[in-house]
Amino acid sequence: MRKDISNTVLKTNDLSIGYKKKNLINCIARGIDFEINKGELTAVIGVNGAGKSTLLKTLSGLIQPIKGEVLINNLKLNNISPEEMAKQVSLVLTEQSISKSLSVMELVALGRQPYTDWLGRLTKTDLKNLMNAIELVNIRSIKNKKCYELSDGQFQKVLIARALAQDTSLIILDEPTTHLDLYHKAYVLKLLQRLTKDTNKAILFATHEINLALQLCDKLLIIREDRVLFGKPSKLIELDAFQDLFPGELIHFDKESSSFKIK
Ligand SMILES: Nc1ncnc2c1ncn2[C@@H]1O[C@H](COP(=O)(O)OP(=O)(O)OP(=O)(O)O)[C@@H](O)[C@H]1O
Repeated sequence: MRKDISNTVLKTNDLSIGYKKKNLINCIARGIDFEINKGELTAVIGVNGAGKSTLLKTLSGLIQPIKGEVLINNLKLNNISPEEMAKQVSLVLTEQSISKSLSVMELVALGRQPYTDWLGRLTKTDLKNLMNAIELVNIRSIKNKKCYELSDGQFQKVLIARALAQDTSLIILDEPTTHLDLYHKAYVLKLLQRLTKDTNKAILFATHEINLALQLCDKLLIIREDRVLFGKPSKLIELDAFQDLFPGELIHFDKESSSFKIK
């Protein structure tokens, strides 16, 4: 049966990621092959230093692959101009140098930068996208607040709204639940899950919240020292992909409840 390739938003072929310094290559992970479709929520997981952020930076074009290729909407990443890239992929990083003296509206409006003129004037379409993003994330009641007045959970929602306003088919987030309490971690990930279904966008995020990701994501990408695994949570559990992800003396993966437990 012929596969409908138009549904594929992101695809990698034999990708190796890492850092090059002069002639020295520090390869962090290799053999990364995966594909993300419209309307899918995918988490990247792995221990500290496994290479999650390095992968996200590579996929969004901030650093070059060591080997292999990245395709976004069937276009080779290397052939996409920075201007076009801003219309294909929005990136939400935790440590962003964003001025918190902006209001919520002003920050969300920054998502429209790839479309506005050099004066940053918002057209009717820009305003429509802006308000739509605010509604989707349910932050209308705080839209006139300054960002420094927000809790970490509220600020994360504003960053997600900015990414939605950018109107890209792929949203990439690096650890969107850092600094959040358990309720807000679940809230933000559930919000991402709803957004994939409501907007048909593909959302990819790095996280340490494996128990939540197992419950909420369509697919998981696990960066392990020995190999990179990709698939549906149920398939990965069947493959024992989580059993020895961490040193076994403290926590273990309980297959019955599909979650990690303290020993
Ligand atoms: N700019 C850089 N130059 C060289 N090496 C780097 C750079 N940034 C990260 N590394 C190295 O790449 C490896 C992977 O780091 P990365 O931040 O991608 O891991 P991670 O899975 O996101 O970790 P964490 O869960 O702790 O955030 C680490 O060994 C790190 O030291």
